[in-house]
Formats: sequence, C-alpha cells, structure tokens
Amino acid sequence: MASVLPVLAKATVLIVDDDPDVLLALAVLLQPLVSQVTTEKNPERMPTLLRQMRFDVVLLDMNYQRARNTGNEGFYWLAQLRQLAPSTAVVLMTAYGDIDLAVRALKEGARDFVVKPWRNEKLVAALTEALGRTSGTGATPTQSASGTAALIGESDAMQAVRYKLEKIAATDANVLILGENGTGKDVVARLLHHLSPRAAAPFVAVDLGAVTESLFESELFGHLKGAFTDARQDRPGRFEAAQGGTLFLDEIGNLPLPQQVKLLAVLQNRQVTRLGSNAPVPIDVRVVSATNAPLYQLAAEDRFRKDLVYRLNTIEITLPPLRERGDDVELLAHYFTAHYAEKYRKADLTLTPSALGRLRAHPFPGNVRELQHTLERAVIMAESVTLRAEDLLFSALESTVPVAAPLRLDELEKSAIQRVIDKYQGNISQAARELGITRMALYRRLGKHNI
Ligand SMILES: Nc1ncnc2c1ncn2[C@@H]1O[C@H](COP(=O)(O)OP(=O)(O)OP(=O)(O)O)[C@@H](O)[C@H]1O
Repeated sequence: MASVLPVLAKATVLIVDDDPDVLLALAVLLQPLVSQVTTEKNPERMPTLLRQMRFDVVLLDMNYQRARNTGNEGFYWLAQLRQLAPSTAVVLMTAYGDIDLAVRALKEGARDFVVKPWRNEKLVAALTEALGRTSGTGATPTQSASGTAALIGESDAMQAVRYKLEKIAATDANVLILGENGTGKDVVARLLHHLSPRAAAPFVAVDLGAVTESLFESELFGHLKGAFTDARQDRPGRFEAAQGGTLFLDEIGNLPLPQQVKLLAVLQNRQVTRLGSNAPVPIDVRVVSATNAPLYQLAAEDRFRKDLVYRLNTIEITLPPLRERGDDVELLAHYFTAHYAEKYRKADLTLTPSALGRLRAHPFPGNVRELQHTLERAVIMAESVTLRAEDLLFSALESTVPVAAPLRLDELEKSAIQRVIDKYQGNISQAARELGITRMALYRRLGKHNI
C-alpha cells in the first residue's frame, strides 16, 4: 500500500455519519493519513459544506436513524452529492452486507462500498482506490480532478499490470509501455507518475509522432532567443519543463534515427543543452515512453537503435489487447454506459444480455478506446432505457485486427469463432450454421475460449 499513499496524503475527506462514535473512530484513523478530515453528523448540512470547500472524497453513511429512514436515504444523498460535486469521489458505508445495494450504489456513481464494522486496512484501500478513480468532468470518463485516470480491469492480465505498476511507481526506473492502440498506455503513464514520489512535480507528455523533425530539438531541449528564425524568446524544452517530474514520450517508435541519437545522448548524460546555447542544464526526470510499434522488430531491422531501447526499457509493461482481457469488456462496458448515461442525462440506461454478448464477441481492434466510443455513440442514440445488440455500431475504421495472423490451431479456431459471432451479432444459431458445427458444440467452444 505504501506506493499509493501519496494519493491519499493530499486528499481532503468529508465523513458523514449520524453516529458520533463512528465519526470519532474514522477521524482518528484518517487524520494522520490524509491532508484534511471534516466530520459531519447531519447529512442535511452536506450541501452547505460542499459549497464551502472542495472535498476529494466523501465517506457517506447509507443508513440514518432519523428523517426519511426509508433505507433509500443514502441513495438520496449520493444523488445530491453527484449533482453538487461531480468530481468528488463517494465511498458508501452500510451496516448491511447487501450485494444488490452495493451494485446499485456503484451504478449510481459511488466509487466503492464499505460494510460496517469496517476493517481499517480495507477502508483505507477503498479510499485510495476511489481517489484514483475519481470521475472528472474532462475529456476522458475515467479521469480524476488531478488528471489521472483509473485503470479499470480485474482480469489476471490487468491485475498483473496494476501490481507491477504499484511496485515500480516508487522507483526512478525508466519505463517502456507497449501495447496496441487504445489499450491504455497513456493512462498507465499518468498513473505511474501519480503514484510516484514525483507526483507533485510536472507530468509532461510529448507526442513524438506529432513533432516534426525540424522542431524536435527545440521542442525537447529548448532554445535561446535568436537560435533560429522563429525563436523570438528563450524557451525551455519539454525535458526542462518536466524537471523533478515525469516526461512521457508517446509514439517513441516513430522517432527517426537521427533524433534517436540526440535523445540517447541526453538520457546518457542527464543534461540538455538548449539550441543556441552551450551551457548544459542538468535534468532530473523520469522517462516513461510508449509505442504501439513492434519496437524489438524495428531494433532487429536496425530501424530503431538498440542502445536507446536499453535506456528506455529498464522496466517494461505490456498492455494486453482488450480481446484478451476476458470479463474486463463487461466491466468497462458497464462503466462507460453509466458514465455516458450520466453525462447525456439518460439515467437508468442498462445493457441488455444481447448487447453484452455482442460486446464480448467483438474483437475490438481499437481496444478500450473503441469500446468507449461505441458506448458513447450508443448512449447518445438510445431511445429506450436499454441498449440492445443492434444499438451497438462498431466503427468501420477498426474493422481489422492489427495483429499478425495466429498460427496456433486453437488461436485460429478462437479468432474464426469470434469473427463469425461478430458477423451475426451474437446469434448463436446462425454462427454455428456458418461454422458447420452444432449449437451445443459452439457453446462448448465459447466456454473453452472464454469468448
Ligand atoms: N483500463 C482502462 N480503464 C479505463 N479506461 C481506460 C482503460 N484503458 C484505456 N482507457 C480509456 O481508453 C481511452 C484510450 O486510452 P489511452 O489513450 O491510454 O490508450 P493508448 O494505448 O495510449 O492509445 P494510443 O496508442 O492510441 O495512444 C482513454 O479515454 C482512456 O481513458
């Protein structure tokens, strides 16, 4: 847990419960761990408190002795909170270990759920996780107020990624993130920074695919006034801008060889020299880079410098494609549906089993980004309170799976089944007919391949 504590240390927490003993116990537990704790006995005062100051997280009791006492009171206050402070995370507490209540709470925007009597360690973990997942109002649905997105996914592969991430966040090791388009490389880079001791310093991202060769040096290393025609004033480069923090070099695989040499020199010497200057500036940045290009293949073909790869990949994280993450598709689908339903004011919108079947069968060449866009489109277009398979339109832009054709027999079988299921939008009878097997045989294979 040590590596995630910096997130908590900066947090402002509001605890609302009508039991003074609970308030006291929680305040004693949390005061040493967070930046500020406010306790409140009367939920009616919450709106005033929320207007007075911003809380990163509210720990809200579901069951109150007096007033409405319908059991729904917690949901009422949750809804109020979501409206008054949409970027504040809410963790609910209840005396009842009711799974339906928990599911409903999460659907209605709570980040987590703690059952009383709580275990201190679990409660702290729930708060930390909730802070990582705070839903923001910005461009991406999983972004927190601090600009950090949560990494949603409980598949073995994603749990392994999260474990690695938390372990290495505290170190200064350079990290290379590999993975197809839309697998969450950017999310991981930001999370690495956010969980690191550098979190208070800048996170600077550069899309190397978008930096022209001629501007590469001035963009990364900076320039002095007059160094070239358009250099009207001194300007620090991205390395200097990231001083003390993290520099995220995205699309590193697109970097041409001459620029690779310059980057390597900076990483080796740990100093940059602005264009037009001869005074090197020492730099203290952690470099996180990412690419969807086959970097090792490029290195083997001498199109990417091996010595630069070794500088960048002290630690490597490979993000699996979404189609290999099993149940995460469903988890993310529910998450994005709830998010966009809230954003477009279509409360209570749910995914039907047919829609979920279709999502599970789709290969998602565009990965999480494609799933996110598909659901956003579907939510916008939805005319009823359910999303059905036919409401999901996959982008033609992403119609092919960008991986080398599988050569193992079972992989070939899985990809053939996936394609046919997708073609018939999850209709098992039609898919089985096309594959030339019985429906039972197809069901068995769906189970075998976890489709
Ligand atoms: N595990 C995840 N949980 C929640 N949201 C995710 C996850 N992975 C990706 N996303 C969301 O999907 C979108 C694409 O993710 P991101 O930009 O990190 O992918 P990428 O691998 O960097 O893509 P590219 O290679 O195209 O740059 C973003 O909106 C991001 O917030």
